[in-house]
Amino acid sequence: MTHEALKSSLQQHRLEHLCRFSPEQITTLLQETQLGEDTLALALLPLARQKSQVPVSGFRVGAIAIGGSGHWYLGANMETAGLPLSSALHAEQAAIGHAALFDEHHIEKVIVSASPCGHCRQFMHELNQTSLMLVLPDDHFMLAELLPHAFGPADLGQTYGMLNGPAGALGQQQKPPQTEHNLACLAAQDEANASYAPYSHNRAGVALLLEDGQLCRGRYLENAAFNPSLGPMQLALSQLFLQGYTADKIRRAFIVEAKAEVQQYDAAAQLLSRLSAVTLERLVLDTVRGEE
Ligand SMILES: O=c1ccn([C@H]2C[C@H](O)[C@@H](CO)O2)c(=O)[nH]1
Ligand SMILES: [Zn+2]
Repeated sequence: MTHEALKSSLQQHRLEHLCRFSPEQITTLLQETQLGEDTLALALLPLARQKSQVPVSGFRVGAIAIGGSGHWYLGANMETAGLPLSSALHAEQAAIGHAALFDEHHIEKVIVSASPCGHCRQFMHELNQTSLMLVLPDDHFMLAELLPHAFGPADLGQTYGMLNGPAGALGQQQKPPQTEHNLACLAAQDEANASYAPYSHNRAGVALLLEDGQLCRGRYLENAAFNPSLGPMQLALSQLFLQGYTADKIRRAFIVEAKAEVQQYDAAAQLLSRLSAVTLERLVLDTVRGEE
């Protein structure tokens, strides 16, 4: 009954194709469906799951990250045919990466359709929050309950978390002509400066310019355990699919990264090449201020 109400609310307000909800939209849905917050979020997971890309497993996972601002961010798992399994992006990472792109500094809750795996627990631990609630279809937990004796940022001397790091200072402040190309490059540079790379100092950002002129952005989000780190191209492609595009809509692709021991270009270009014939254009920048 309430799920019917949700379906009609989504249709009436044209929300059924969204991948991000404002606090006002959530208030409307809560009022019209009379669902509680967790029940509503669980009921919205199919919208996320349908955006998953699962050529390997066929196993669709959907997640929602609720940001401190009250916005809800969808995420879905993304697998890429032709690459090793380690290239997969998990739904929880996609949802939190989505929140990062909208400059959330705190995640209230993560709602997910299957129990979060160890890799995701480790990824979420990088938020460095004193509390994070995880809501599953039949239960809820605090992250600390699911990851006792955790290894994390503090073990490597980091005091801030994935969404609270200082901004970077890559490259010069440019005032180029406002061509599509320059705007996309600047978007990738902005994402690089907003990225989180305390372990490698390889700040990195991606911008995909689409046929309709829209940009899909991605930023690098590192992890103290290294392997669960989220690459900027993974996040940009996840955004592409969450927004309902297909990879053939990519017209140009840009990566901006800091000169460092670690580099994103090879992995990003390889991932892109499995989905698109577009060549990845690269800019390597030095840090201007002596921040890193
Ligand atoms: O916490 C998890 C566990 C698995 N998956 C995805 C990864 C892969 O695409 C598929 C099978 O593991 O499910 C997630 O998105 N989140
Ligand atoms: Zn996972």
